[in-house]
Amino acid sequence: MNIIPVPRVAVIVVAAGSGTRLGASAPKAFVGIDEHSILRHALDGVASAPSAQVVVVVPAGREGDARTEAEAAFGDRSDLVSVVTGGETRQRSVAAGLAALWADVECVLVHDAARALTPPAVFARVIDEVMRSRAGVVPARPVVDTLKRVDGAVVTAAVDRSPLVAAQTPQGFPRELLATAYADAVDEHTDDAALFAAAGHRVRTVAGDDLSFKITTPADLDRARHLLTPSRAASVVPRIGTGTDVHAFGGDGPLRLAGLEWPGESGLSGHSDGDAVAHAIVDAVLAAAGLGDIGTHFGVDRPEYAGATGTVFLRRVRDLVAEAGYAIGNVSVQVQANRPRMAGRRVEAESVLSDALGAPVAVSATTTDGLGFTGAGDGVQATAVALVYPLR
Ligand SMILES: Nc1ccn([C@@H]2O[C@H](COP(=O)(O)OP(=O)(O)OP(=O)(O)O)[C@@H](O)[C@H]2O)c(=O)n1
Ligand SMILES: C[C@](O)(CO)[C@H](O)COP(=O)(O)O
Repeated sequence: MNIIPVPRVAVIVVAAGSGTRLGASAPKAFVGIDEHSILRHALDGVASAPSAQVVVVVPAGREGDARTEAEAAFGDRSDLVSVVTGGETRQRSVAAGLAALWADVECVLVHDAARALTPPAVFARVIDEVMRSRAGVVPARPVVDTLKRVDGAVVTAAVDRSPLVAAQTPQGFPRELLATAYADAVDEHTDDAALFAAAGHRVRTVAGDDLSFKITTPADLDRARHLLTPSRAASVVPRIGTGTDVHAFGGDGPLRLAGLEWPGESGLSGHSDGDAVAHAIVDAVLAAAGLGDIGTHFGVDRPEYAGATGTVFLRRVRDLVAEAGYAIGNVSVQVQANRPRMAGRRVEAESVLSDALGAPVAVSATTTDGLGFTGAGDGVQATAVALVYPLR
């Protein structure tokens, strides 16, 4: 009987970059895609590969966070994982990972944490091809754009793309050959296969995967979030709420409505500023989040809200909803009134209300053909519908 030896495979996950092009406040690997970070998603993929050791290379100061992520991804296999501090460049980070390999590792895969959604099958393809060919192995995708050679902004030549591919990770290598190539390297290379080839070794390709795209820019992060959304969306049930408010004309001071002041228009009466539009939104959002209504939080027994503007209410509602674990999706509010004429300031009102609420507010307006109290010009009515969704 032929026994096929199982290779001792190590995966070095480089996650020590700062993510300049992503522009987030944390190092890229620690930025969330959903409730999990880029690094955690990358490690989930690595955990399904048949590896004997995993080395995670992270920025100085992030070693503890990386250990926590590794324990979550690997569970009772987390003793396979070493965490080391990276260097100034990707190449130096890979070198730091190589220095941490156990003596018996035969095959090394180097993987960008930034390629967080790489499917497990890619790891298997790369390992099989390294063991079969003893060459360096790169997962690759066809180049889809037409390529040009340029001098500044001037196109100097068309480039035949048929012999070109785009290189992804994980890239796999016989361990001793890669270690020696790294020890002897003089120039910087953007990937391990280039460094390996510069040392005179063969590099082959296997099929990569579109899901192995590198999260480099904010648009890439959006794409990753979008790809993970279907499973999330299925478990997220949004909630809607409605709200209505009415105020009579005859209050002191100028009219305040839809977050705006309307010089020359009569004011609305009320405990606060009588902004029926803002108040209808408050009721709709609170109802959607199951937080009662405007009286629950801003009743006439709260002297601090006497004369308060509608935008003060909206800002408070925004905080209440967030504290309750919801995000506001959007709000639609309709005003019924003869005056003021909303059309000329609708966009301005939407901007002020959206800004105060922290979510898009659409404002529409109508009259009632002279019917009812709004038709008689006695007051203003507003009706709002809000959508919120749970954050966890
Ligand atoms: N000094 C570095 C630089 C990069 N990397 C890692 O190499 C992979 C590919 O690099 P890239 O996507 O270019 O990441 P950053 O260098 O972080 O991005 P940027 O160039 O936008 O700063 C990433 O997983 C990154 O964490 C690393 O470990 N150490
Ligand atoms: C290694 C790599 O992911 C292969 O495509 C890439 O070269 C590293 O990222 P960079 O943006 O080129 O620095």
